[in-house]
Amino acid sequence: MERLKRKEKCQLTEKFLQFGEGNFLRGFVDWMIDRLNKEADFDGGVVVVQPLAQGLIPMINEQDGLYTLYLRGLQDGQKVEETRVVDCITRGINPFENTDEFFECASNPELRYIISNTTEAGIEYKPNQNPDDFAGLTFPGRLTLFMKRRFDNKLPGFLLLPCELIDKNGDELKACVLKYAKDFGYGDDFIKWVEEENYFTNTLVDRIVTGYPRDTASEMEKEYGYLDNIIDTAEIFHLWVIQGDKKYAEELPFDKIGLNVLWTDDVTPYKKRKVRILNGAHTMMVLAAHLAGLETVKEAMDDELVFNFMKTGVFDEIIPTLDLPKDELIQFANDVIERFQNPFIKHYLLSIALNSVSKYQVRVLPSVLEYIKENNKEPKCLVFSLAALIAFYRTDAANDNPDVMEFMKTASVDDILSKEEYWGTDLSMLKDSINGYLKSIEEKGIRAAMEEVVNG
Ligand SMILES: NC(=O)c1ccc[n+]([C@@H]2O[C@H](COP(=O)([O-])OP(=O)(O)OC[C@H]3O[C@@H](n4cnc5c(N)ncnc54)[C@H](O)[C@@H]3O)[C@@H](O)[C@H]2O)c1
Ligand SMILES: O=P(O)(O)OC[C@@H](O)[C@@H](O)[C@H](O)[C@H](O)CO
Repeated sequence: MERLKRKEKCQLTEKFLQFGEGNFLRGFVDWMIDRLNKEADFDGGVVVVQPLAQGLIPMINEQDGLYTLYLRGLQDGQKVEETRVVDCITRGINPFENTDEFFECASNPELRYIISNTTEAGIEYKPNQNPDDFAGLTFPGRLTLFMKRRFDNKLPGFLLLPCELIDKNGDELKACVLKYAKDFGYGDDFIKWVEEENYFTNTLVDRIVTGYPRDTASEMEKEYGYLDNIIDTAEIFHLWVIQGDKKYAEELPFDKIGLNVLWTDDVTPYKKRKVRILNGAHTMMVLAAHLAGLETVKEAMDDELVFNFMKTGVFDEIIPTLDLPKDELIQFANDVIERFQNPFIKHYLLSIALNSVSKYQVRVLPSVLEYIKENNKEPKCLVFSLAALIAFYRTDAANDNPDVMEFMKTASVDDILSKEEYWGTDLSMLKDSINGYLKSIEEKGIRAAMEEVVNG
């Protein structure tokens, strides 16, 4: 079989610069751009820039930017699937090796949109960065250099659509760029240009992207009749909420071709709902589910005990802490459960478990703290999930920053709970419950311990 390759040179106009070549952007934004090109003649090519020294750019270029995206799920009880070769990526750049090629993109007058997804860790300001040390810069540091090149070229600014799952991602990215502009001594005119000629949106993305289908890839290649190293898989559901002036919606008419892209004045409630309920449910469930011997989210949904544990957490402990209309929250949670039950996708618990310490802080802990404040008692399933997290980090399955793994594996419960750097606050008040749950997990096993929490 031959590798997936273009038959003819790509003619698309490069309008997008995308920082990040990961599964998510390829299964979400690039799919939308591909549809916009094919269904609305948008003529938008995407130049993909690798944010870390190691990544998928060699594989992307080997396939001339092409890859297969396989979407599947249930709609009104029926299986719906879509397979397409996404062909909006014109080229990939590894800017650590081809720095000039990266900066030359700033001279392209057609370039208009900057997309990014560099994980929650990517939008970062670090003082004392050296603009001459490209490899040592953070993503916003490199973006500042790129924007300076654009400014020097006297070309128009950009519409920026960051997709990182942090609060106010656009505002944060802009704040980093402005700080770097100052640190690098780029002057007031440049700062004014960043402020006035560029538009940073805050956005919220939602789609379960399960990435490369390692179990079925070779079968799929046989069916497609070509080799593809970067097949991507995802659910059908998708939602992109963008906070920004609606005039930009007209420029990017995603909604006109039936895509679920919503422009709003305030993305905050959508974000809170999604992070607390969907990501919160994932993070509270996956560690205990893994300890209980399960492998995928679907298996967890089919396991009565784990399912009830997650459901109690969501409906009795997370939703009551959210100040959004209750009927909408319940509807959203029910939809999330249906998405988790998608029989066609294999979402591995261990891939969700990556970096669980920081995820717990952002996705679960706010619900725990608000629940305690409002009810003067602990939300038992969410607190149990922290005990399960500690038990999980004592196993070899944990995958996190090496310092975090070392600490979590060896520190006492007291030291873990008082580690404000991890939790943003001292959690020593949970000591008795966590010690009790850990003892119960150790002596009776995870299932019996969970059973007591759910039914006790
Ligand atoms: N997969 C999903 O279902 C999904 C859905 C919504 C949001 N997300 C978010 O998207 C992010 C990426 O997910 P993915 O599935 O594409 O993962 P991935 O591992 O396929 O891609 C990660 C990307 O982030 C970059 N990156 C990692 N650490 C970085 C750092 N410190 N600085 C700059 N760039 C960095 C990598 O170079 C790569 O481009 C996750 O953080 C996740 O929160 C994922
Ligand atoms: O992608 P992560 O690792 O940040 O989080 C794991 C999942 O919770 C996440 O990918 C969800 O599936 C996604 O956020 C749904 O939109």
